[in-house]
Amino acid sequence: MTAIEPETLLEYLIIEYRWLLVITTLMPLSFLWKIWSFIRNYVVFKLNSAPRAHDRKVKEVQTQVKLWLSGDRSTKLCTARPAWQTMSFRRGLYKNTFTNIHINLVDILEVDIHNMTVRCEPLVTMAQVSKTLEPLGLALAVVPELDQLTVGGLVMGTGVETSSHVHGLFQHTCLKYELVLADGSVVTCSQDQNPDLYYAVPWSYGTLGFLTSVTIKIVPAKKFVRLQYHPHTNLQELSKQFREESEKVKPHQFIEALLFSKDSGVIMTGDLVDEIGDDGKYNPIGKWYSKWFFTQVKRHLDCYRQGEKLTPVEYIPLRDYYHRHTRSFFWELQDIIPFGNNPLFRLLFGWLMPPEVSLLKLTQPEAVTKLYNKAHVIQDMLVPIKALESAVQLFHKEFEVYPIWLCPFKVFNVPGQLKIHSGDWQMFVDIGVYGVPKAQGFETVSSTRRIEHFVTEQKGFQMLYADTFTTREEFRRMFDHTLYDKLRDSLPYCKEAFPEIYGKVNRYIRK
Ligand SMILES: Cc1cc2nc3c(=O)[nH]c(=O)nc-3n(C[C@H](O)[C@H](O)[C@H](O)COP(=O)(O)OP(=O)(O)OC[C@H]3O[C@@H](n4cnc5c(N)ncnc54)[C@H](O)[C@@H]3O)c2cc1C
Ligand SMILES: NC(=O)C1=CN([C@@H]2O[C@H](COP(=O)(O)OP(=O)(O)OC[C@H]3O[C@@H](n4cnc5c(N)ncnc54)[C@H](OP(=O)(O)O)[C@@H]3O)[C@@H](O)[C@H]2O)C=CC1
Ligand SMILES: CC(C)=CCC[C@@H](C)[C@H]1CC[C@H]2C3=C(CC[C@]12C)[C@@]1(C)CC[C@H](O)C[C@@H]1CC3
Repeated sequence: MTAIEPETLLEYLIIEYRWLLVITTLMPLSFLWKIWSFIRNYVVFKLNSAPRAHDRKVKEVQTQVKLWLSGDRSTKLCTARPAWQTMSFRRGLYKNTFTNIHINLVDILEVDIHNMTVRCEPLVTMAQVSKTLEPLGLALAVVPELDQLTVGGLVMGTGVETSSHVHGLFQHTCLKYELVLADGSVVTCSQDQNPDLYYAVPWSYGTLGFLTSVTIKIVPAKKFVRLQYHPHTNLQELSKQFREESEKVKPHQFIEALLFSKDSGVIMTGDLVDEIGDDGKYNPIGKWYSKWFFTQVKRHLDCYRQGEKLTPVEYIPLRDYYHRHTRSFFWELQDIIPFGNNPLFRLLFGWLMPPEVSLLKLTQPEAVTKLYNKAHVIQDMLVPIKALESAVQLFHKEFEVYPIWLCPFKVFNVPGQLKIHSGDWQMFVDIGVYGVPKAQGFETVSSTRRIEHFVTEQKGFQMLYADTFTTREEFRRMFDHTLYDKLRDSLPYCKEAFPEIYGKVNRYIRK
């Protein structure tokens, strides 16, 4: 992991031996946390208390907002969820100075199989939803792959997954939001009811109101995903197939690709099936002893290069597929536990993996923060799919980080912060770069800023859970603020209660 030299021996030891703390303390603690969450969810479900408690809990949110309203309103408002518990990479410093509003809304409220919707409170996690829906033969249309991501964070931020080339971003699958606004009122919004608010909520980062429930579209699910691997050793050919697969009239249900170098990678196309066919093998990638998923994908490329025959089709249990990148946090865990994919380690300790992101953030030593600031990239850039090849070339020049995650997604031509300029929709690709840069002359701020310029020129967007180094003006060029500004002007007390989005996401207010 050490692409830069640590300044002291102590820093060196803290960075190189972080795995000691993780294995002996964080992994057992994470396990206890998972057991506690499971029991708590089980009891709530059996008592069926969640739907009845919802109205009371929303009133508690209203009471806190009204208390702020009746005071001198000298501070702004944010949720009380501690920054270390969130999936955003950094900690927002505003959490220390704003009035914290406690939103204890953690339950699935209703699965409506007639209207094919699920109504969730904002702190419901992706793992919780997929666990609840699976026995019913149902799933969310878009299941962002990390277990700990929450419905609230995915709505107020954004969510993308390998079915997004069909269904769009997480927000495009949300039909209705219930919010507590800055004047303490509760409103619901949808395409037909308060449409301006409905379209401005996604990507607003909690700066229009507090989300208290979301009604999300669900789709029929099946037991397995039939996944086909397509290795490539030529970027042009890979980009061409990736784009054609994504833009087909009847595409595969799931599409993603991992690049292992500038010219090589593996495209994966998947479909839901109920039976294991005889054209491939069963691969339960989510078992505790299984190899990290990205290493299994790489094997397909290695074998292809060596002319070795490897079955290109696999049948993967549905939840294993949805959460395939959780156990290794894509490939980020290899920097923390370098031997985490060793067969013996997996056999003995795999069932304790992965450590909770929240505990990793909470216990992150200063030396590691310094290292991440200087010599680590975590970025997702969203660009029109036609720019894929040139983007990869630029990312190689500026970062040279592999693997790279590629995920196609549709942006629909609807009002809001994401503007496209023609047609009903446009196909984009999420280019996810997570790891230690090897590019000559890499420097965090200047290199990232060059990439940000490229993304803006291409009329693309940056995911904001990561660092943005844009200025406020550049940020407002990247994201259309027309509807957002109109709403903030018209909603009572909104500007007093919440900062602008930029005020919550720029690098300089995050530590
Ligand atoms: C609040 C709620 C309302 C539901 N309403 C309906 C309905 O109207 N019609 C219908 O057909 N099915 C509904 N379901 C889903 C379904 O009945 C069950 O998930 C499924 O039948 C499994 O039951 P079980 O007792 O075997 O599972 P359990 O072991 O009790 O739970 C299954 C999984 O769901 C998760 N879970 C349990 N409770 C919660 C909770 N409160 N919040 C989030 N996740 C939880 C747990 O993590 C567990 O792994 C609902 C589920 C929930 C949570
Ligand atoms: N595959 C994917 O799509 C992935 C997505 N992500 C990103 O991770 C983030 C989600 O992480 P998560 O930990 O769930 O969310 P966070 O707690 O990080 O919340 C993200 C933002 O949403 C706001 N927010 C959350 N809940 C509410 C609410 N009830 N009312 C008002 N505002 C709210 C937060 O406001 P406040 O600051 O006031 O708390 C914060 O600004 C998103 O930004 C997402 O894009 C990360 C990895 C993968
Ligand atoms: C698929 C998309 C859109 C994004 C994936 C992003 C993830 C790779 C990151 C989201 C949160 C990140 C964190 C870490 C690694 C990369 C993410 C999982 C750490 C675990 C890295 C080590 C630090 O000490 C804690 C970090 C917490 C957040």
